[in-house]
Amino acid sequence: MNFVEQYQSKIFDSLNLGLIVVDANEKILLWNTWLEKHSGITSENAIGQTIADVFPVAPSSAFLSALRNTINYGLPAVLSNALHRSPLPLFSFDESFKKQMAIHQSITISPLVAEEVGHCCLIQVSDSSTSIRREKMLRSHSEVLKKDATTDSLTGLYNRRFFDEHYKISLGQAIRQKHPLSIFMVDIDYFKQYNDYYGHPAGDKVLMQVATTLKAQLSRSSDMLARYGGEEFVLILPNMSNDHGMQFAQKLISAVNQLAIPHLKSKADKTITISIGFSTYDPNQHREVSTLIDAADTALYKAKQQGRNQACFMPLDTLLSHRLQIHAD
Ligand SMILES: Nc1nc2c(ncn2[C@@H]2O[C@H](COP(=O)(O)OP(=O)(O)OP(=O)(O)O)[C@@H](O)[C@H]2O)c(=O)[nH]1
Repeated sequence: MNFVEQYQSKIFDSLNLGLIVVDANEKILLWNTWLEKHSGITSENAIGQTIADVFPVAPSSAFLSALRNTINYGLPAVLSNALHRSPLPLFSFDESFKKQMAIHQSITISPLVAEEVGHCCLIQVSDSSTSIRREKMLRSHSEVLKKDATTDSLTGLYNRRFFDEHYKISLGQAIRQKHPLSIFMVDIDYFKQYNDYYGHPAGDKVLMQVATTLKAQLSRSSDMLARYGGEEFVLILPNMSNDHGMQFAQKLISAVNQLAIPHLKSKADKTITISIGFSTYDPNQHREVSTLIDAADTALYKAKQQGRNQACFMPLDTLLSHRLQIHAD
């Protein structure tokens, strides 16, 4: 007897994976220790039974049809844990949950030709629970990191970095798909005075309330709102032409007015108010869009100068001709 013949059963039983051999009638010929441990069925009880009957709960139909394909056509099969989590009812004790948990499995089924018993199949079962758990943990960590990198921690809105990325994409889409795009710059009026009088924590609360209120005015999934800077917000609204822009800006202003947050140091009103500047890219009118944010910013400046608590529109080409004029001078 050579080494392998002498020690094969010890080798099978030391493997950290399940080994089953079944014959052409699906009768079990081999059932190693790993399977005894994770199924609770001894090798003595398993051998001679069919794979469909040996477990108290039947194996999945995907497993049985893969096994039958291997037996009938000699085709090897792999059941990936991404599609089939637990084809066989196997369990292991989970220390952290203090209970038996179903094992996630990766299964390979290979044809074997054994002289005495004809066509057989070797089924290898490995435990992929740990790698799935690790993968899940990594995925959730990376989601948290991604969220942190794109979100403003005070208001929960997108941050400036995300806005910059999203703005480029939205503008590209507007140009390619030939639809208008409006940008709104929103700024809380006399916010320095609010902070100085009511304190920084109260100022933070106002920023959160204004952020929530502005967000509630958006209705399309393509609309986006970000915190642009300290007390400044920016909105991108694809498909909004300048005719509707003023109406929308007024809606934002009155939503913030309705919050009725007292601001005794404001010269605009007795409550917290916002000023808005906006501009629109219209594919039928404009070929140059690089000044869209500047135009909205200039409109905001105008709204502030005209007394705050109001919205101003700056046509994109006005800013362009204004710029060209400056260069000509
Ligand atoms: N509480 C709080 N305040 C902030 C935050 N970020 C910026 N600010 C404050 O926002 C204020 C902005 O002041 P200004 O730029 O002078 O503008 P303003 O007082 O709103 O005046 P106008 O815009 O001209 O109406 C400053 O006092 C900043 O300290 C923040 O995260 N929390």
